[in-house]
Amino acid sequence: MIFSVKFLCYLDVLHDIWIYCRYVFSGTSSKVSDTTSSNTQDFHNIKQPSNHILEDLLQIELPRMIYTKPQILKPPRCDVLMMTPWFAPIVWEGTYNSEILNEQFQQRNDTVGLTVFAIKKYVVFLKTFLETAETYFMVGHRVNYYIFTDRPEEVPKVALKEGRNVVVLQVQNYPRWQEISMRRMEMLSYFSQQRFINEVSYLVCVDVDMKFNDQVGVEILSDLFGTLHPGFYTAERRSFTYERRPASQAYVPSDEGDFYYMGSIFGGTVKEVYKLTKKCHEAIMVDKANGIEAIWQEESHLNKYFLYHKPTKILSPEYMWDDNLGRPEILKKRRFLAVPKNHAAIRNK
Ligand SMILES: CC(=O)N[C@H]1[C@@H](OP(=O)(O)OP(=O)(O)OC[C@H]2O[C@@H](n3ccc(=O)[nH]c3=O)[C@H](O)[C@@H]2O)O[C@H](CO)[C@H](O)[C@@H]1O
Ligand SMILES: [Mn+2]
Repeated sequence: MIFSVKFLCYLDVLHDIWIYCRYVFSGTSSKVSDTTSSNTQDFHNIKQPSNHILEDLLQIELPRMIYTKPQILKPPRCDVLMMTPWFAPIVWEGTYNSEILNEQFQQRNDTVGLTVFAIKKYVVFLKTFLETAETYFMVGHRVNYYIFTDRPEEVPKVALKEGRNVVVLQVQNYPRWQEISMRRMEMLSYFSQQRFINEVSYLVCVDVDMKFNDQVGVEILSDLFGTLHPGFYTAERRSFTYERRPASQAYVPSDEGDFYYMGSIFGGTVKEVYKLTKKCHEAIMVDKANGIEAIWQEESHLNKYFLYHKPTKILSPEYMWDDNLGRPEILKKRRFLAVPKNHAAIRNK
């Protein structure tokens, strides 16, 4: 009897070793695991006491996931909307755990592309933009900075951390700043199809007259994301500065609309960014043929697009702030800030 119990225990340990080896050699042995994977299921089936025996036997530290458990009856933020009616999360400080997200992202070994246009005088913004991005943007992950410019020789050399590259893409300029701003849609759609699709998983498309001021990490990534405009996140629908002239392709009727999104930071997978930029560019060209330019150029077209192709994630104004708007209580972090600029000195130069 004693012998048979011992024998059964022995068999049990052997079985656990088998399951554990399958888990380790399947290549998913990291601190935080995807709870839906079958490997993880096997892992959780291992009984507690056996884990210790295993640890001793194999001298391997088992994967661990240590953090405060989510509380069903205690939402992390009660002062802001955390989810849209179409189940897209709205990203605010305090609503997510970077460690879990970073661990998940690391397993996929993806590269993020950050696109920025510095045409004509706007090259002056590049130094601060790149230096602050090295400190705060996607820290610990692989990043390609795609700099679209007509002045490649004026792109500053900035020290980059491992796994991060600057790619300078020479493009044409246009006389009017509005045209330069709008043509970004055309260039982004072209390069998404030609190049980005082979090099990165996600694109983050931003204005250059900006600086990073706090962490902007993988929490922003999703198939398609937009950002709440800092001037309108509490505004009524009727106050949104959508294009209101029916003659424009960007027209939004007064009884439609969810949010007013900012043109200066959006993104998603290369495929989704391609679809968005292509559609916006085509709409801009139709407007041009009809002799009309939307009130806020490509930002108006972006807002129209997001109305009918809902973003899968929305960034709070933490990700696009302007200090002229003060420091409201709900704003726990100012991650990406507008750099004040002298329009007369910088535009059309
Ligand atoms: C913070 C903000 O309100 N952003 C929006 C607002 O931008 P802004 O008023 O900030 O426009 P802007 O002057 O920053 O132009 C948009 C971007 O186009 C690029 N650029 C523009 C002109 C130029 O000569 N060279 C050049 O490189 C550059 O990347 C710049 O950041 O309105 C624009 C068009 O109406 C866009 O919708 C911007 O996203
Ligand atoms: Mn800008």
